Amino acid sequence: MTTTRKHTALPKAQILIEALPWLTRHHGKIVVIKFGGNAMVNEDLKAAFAQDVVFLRHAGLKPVVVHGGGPQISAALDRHGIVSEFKAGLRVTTEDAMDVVRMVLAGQVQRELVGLLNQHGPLAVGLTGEDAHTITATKHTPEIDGERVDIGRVGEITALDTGAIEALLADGRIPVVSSIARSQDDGHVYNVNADTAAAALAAALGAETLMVLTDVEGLYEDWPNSDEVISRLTASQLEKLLPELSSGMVPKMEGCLHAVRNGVTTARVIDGRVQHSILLEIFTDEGIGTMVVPDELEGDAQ
Ligand SMILES: Nc1ncnc2c1ncn2[C@@H]1O[C@H](COP(=O)(O)OP(=O)(O)O)[C@@H](O)[C@H]1O
Ligand SMILES: CC(=O)N[C@@H](CCC(=O)OP(=O)(O)O)C(=O)O
Repeated sequence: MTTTRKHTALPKAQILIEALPWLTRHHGKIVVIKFGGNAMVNEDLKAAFAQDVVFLRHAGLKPVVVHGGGPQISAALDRHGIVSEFKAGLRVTTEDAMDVVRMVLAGQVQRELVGLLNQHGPLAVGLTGEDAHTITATKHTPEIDGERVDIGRVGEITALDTGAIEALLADGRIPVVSSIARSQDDGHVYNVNADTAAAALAAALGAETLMVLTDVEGLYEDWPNSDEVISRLTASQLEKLLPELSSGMVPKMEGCLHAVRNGVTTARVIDGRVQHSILLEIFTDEGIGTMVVPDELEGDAQ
């Protein structure tokens, strides 16, 4: 009996002990995890995401979740008879659309993730960038073909106050942040791309890692012609690639660049459709996806 138990338990102990170097390295470190709307494919994946985040928290890391919800917003706008249009990878957001964006992000997606995380204990607390001045923005007018374009209530982040998130982390909670900003100028709110918000928060919080979960394996070298994933690149290499990128990858990779240029050790884009991709990324050396490192760290970060 005892021999049988030893026989089956030993491989489990080995798996746990293999994680020890990573547990030591990441202990007490802040990890900002961006969960993209496109990665929220089904109930099992969302539940596995919540398990991974709670696992990180119990393993001594400090996870902060920033969530997206692009497809969920598009579906809700469609139900309201509002057509979705994107320019420079950002949603053209009219006043009416803004109400729907806020309702979907803060009232639906965030609530669902908080609920899933809290199935494991009193851990998650949801907030938006409006709360406690966490994210302040002014109107963003992207430059397209050399001209500034009005895309409505889309915000450009001007200030971050990480006090509320830090207080939650100090209390052992898992903050779940929706990418809506308070307006610096008119008392209303702005729609901020969730990748941009996650990257800005990662830098402001002094996070060790920014992890962006999406619906592709990583940054493809020659998208959409090939599925060759770039596994690792430096900030300077990424900067050269940026002008060639399209659609949803633009804010993601700009965010990764901003993060590693502002103190974050690694920024990773990984496939959120792979169950437990967060654990694979943090606790094994079989990292999946694309890792961006600061120029001076080339060769070091894992
Ligand atoms: N070079 C590239 N590598 C990978 N994906 C790319 C690339 N360029 C554009 N994309 C597109 O970006 C999408 C991911 O961004 P997005 O749709 O905003 O996802 P999310 O909801 O996770 O933020 C991919 O599904 C793909 O269609
Ligand atoms: C300005 C802007 O584009 N905001 C995004 C916010 C949600 C988001 O970024 O969601 P994903 O991460 O799932 O794409 C939008 O309205 O779709």
